[in-house]
Amino acid sequence: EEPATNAPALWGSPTVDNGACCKTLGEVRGNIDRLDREIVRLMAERGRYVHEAARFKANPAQVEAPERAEAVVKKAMALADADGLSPKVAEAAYRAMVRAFIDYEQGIFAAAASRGDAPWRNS
Ligand SMILES: C=C(O[C@@H]1C=C(C(=O)O)C=C[C@H]1O)C(=O)O
Repeated sequence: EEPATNAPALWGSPTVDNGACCKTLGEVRGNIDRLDREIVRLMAERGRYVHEAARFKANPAQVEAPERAEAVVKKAMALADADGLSPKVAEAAYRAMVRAFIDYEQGIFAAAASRGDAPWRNS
C-alpha cells in the first residue's frame, strides 16, 4: 500500500532546511509539487528556444546535432555535481529530456518543411 502522508517519519532525522523539514510525507510532497511547477515552467521556456533552434537547421540531421546534445548532458552532470545533485540522476533526466526535445524539434522542422517553409524536402 502507499505510505501514509500525515504520519511521522519512520527513521532518521530531517535533512532539508537545516532539519526544519520534513515532519510528514505530505510536507515533502508539497515541496516537490512546488518545485515541479517551476521545473515545468522552465521546461516550457526551454521548449520555446528549442522551437526557435529549428529555424537555423537545414535538414533533420542538423536538428539532431548529437555533439551539442552530448555536451548539454555533460554540462548538466557537472552542474549537478557542484549543486549536490547526483550526476547519475542529472544524466538520466537530461538524456530523456533532450531526446524528447529533439523529437519535438524534428516535428517542428518536418511541419515547416511540408509547408514549404524550411528549405529541406523529404524525397
Ligand atoms: C536545441 C537544439 O537542437 C537539439 C536539442 C538540444 C537540446 O534540447 O538542448 C540540443 C541539440 C540538438 O539535439 C540545438 O541545436 O541547440
